[in-house]
Amino acid sequence: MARYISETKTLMDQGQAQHLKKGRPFMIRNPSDEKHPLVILPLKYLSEVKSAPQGKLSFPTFLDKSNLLTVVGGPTMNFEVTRMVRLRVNRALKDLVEPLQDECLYAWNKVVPACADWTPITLFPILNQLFARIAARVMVGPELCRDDEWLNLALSYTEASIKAIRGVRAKYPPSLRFLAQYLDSNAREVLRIRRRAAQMLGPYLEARRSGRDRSNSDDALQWLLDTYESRKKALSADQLAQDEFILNVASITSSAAVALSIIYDLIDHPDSLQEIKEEINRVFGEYQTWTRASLNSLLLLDSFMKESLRLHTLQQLTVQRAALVPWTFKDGFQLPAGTNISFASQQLNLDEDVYPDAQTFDAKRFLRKRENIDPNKFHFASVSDDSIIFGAGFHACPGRFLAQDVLKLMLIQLLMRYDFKLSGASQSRPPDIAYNFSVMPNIGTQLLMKEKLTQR
Ligand code: HEM
Repeated sequence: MARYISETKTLMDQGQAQHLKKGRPFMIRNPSDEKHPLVILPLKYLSEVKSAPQGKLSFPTFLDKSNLLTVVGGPTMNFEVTRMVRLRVNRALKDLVEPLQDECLYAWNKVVPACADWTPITLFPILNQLFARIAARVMVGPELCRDDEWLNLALSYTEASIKAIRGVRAKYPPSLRFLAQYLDSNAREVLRIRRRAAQMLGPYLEARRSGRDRSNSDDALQWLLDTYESRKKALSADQLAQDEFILNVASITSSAAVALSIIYDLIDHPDSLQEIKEEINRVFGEYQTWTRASLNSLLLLDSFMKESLRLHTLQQLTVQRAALVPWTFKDGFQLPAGTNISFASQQLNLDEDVYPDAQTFDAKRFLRKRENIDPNKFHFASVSDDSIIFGAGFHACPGRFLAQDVLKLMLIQLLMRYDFKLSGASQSRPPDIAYNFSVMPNIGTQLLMKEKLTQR
């Protein structure tokens, strides 16, 4: 089993060459769920999976079962959460860039240490905090987003649930896992955090419900309440806490890891770094402020970010679904009920037929595609059959536009205010760390950072 944890990339590459490229599926053991191997599908099945009814090929069930979320008292992905992000967050984003920018500056001063001279910094925990604080402006509004207790709960929840999931999987046989929430200390911690979060959110929920507090209603607390009410469903403080936490789990670590990966690539490509700084200066000079339109004009930065994510994807597998019923594809290929399926996102990103010279970092790859093929496609958050990093179809990540804007705001601060380089002998990005089907940039590497004399 060990090689299925540490060598998944090699095994997936073999599967890609021997099966997927020939249009055939293959099966691979899933180290985090030994009883349910994964069936990896070739791309010819993508459009059928994208349009499959939720009651047949389910993403929430896949997430719940493979992460034991219900068992450890964790939140599950639900229809209201995804609908809220898709319809309300994304619609509001054009007006949210300014508050997000304010929050970025506030959070920056809170969590980034002073660096008058070259200062060693482990950036990942700082990026985690920054993203959590900035996104909290959208998730819980202007008051709670600066409440240290709330922010600690938001961050410690993800950590506690990961520990609980790993511990319960290792210690409890499936038939006894229902006992975990009573006996397992990590699972009990998950529930403690959830209870405290519900206590904190209760008064906000009541004020919004009674219409007493409509002043600050451009946030997910309000939009979740509206979504539940429009579907005539009750929203308890505990459910609200769970919904907020599933959004944190889905967004914070992944976005911080993507930010770190982009920063490593900027260090590796000083010419692009210089050009991107010039682009930021030029666009800021034109607009004098950061808005949706000005952020969208950072075409080179956007292309660089997408190329970084292509080469350093976080998940080897995306578009993961559980077959709730037997499912037959149009060509007759059958999946028994209970089968977990997925697509090989990392192998697609590195496929020479799709991305010529695929192993080479080409900062302008996607910029050229926007200029020569379609200006509205190939941006960081776009999904297509050639790019399934954010998933595909109905469940494609609805938070990717928020991630895109917040990442750009964070990178602008870093690039315009600091000089930065790797500390130690090596001057190029450290190798990624692969574990199971996830791939993370090295989160332990130290950078040296120094604040410039002129600041934006
Ligand atoms: C760069 C950072 C991010 C990455 C790489 C990422 C990636 C993904 C992926 C791969 C999926 C599964 C899609 C599928 O299987 O078809 C997903 C789903 C989801 N993501 Fe993200 N995501 C990111 C940021 C965010 C943010 C900031 C939010 C919060 C607003 C968010 C909220 C969600 C939600 C709610 C779903 C579930 C969608 C559904 O069930 O319909 N994500 N994400």
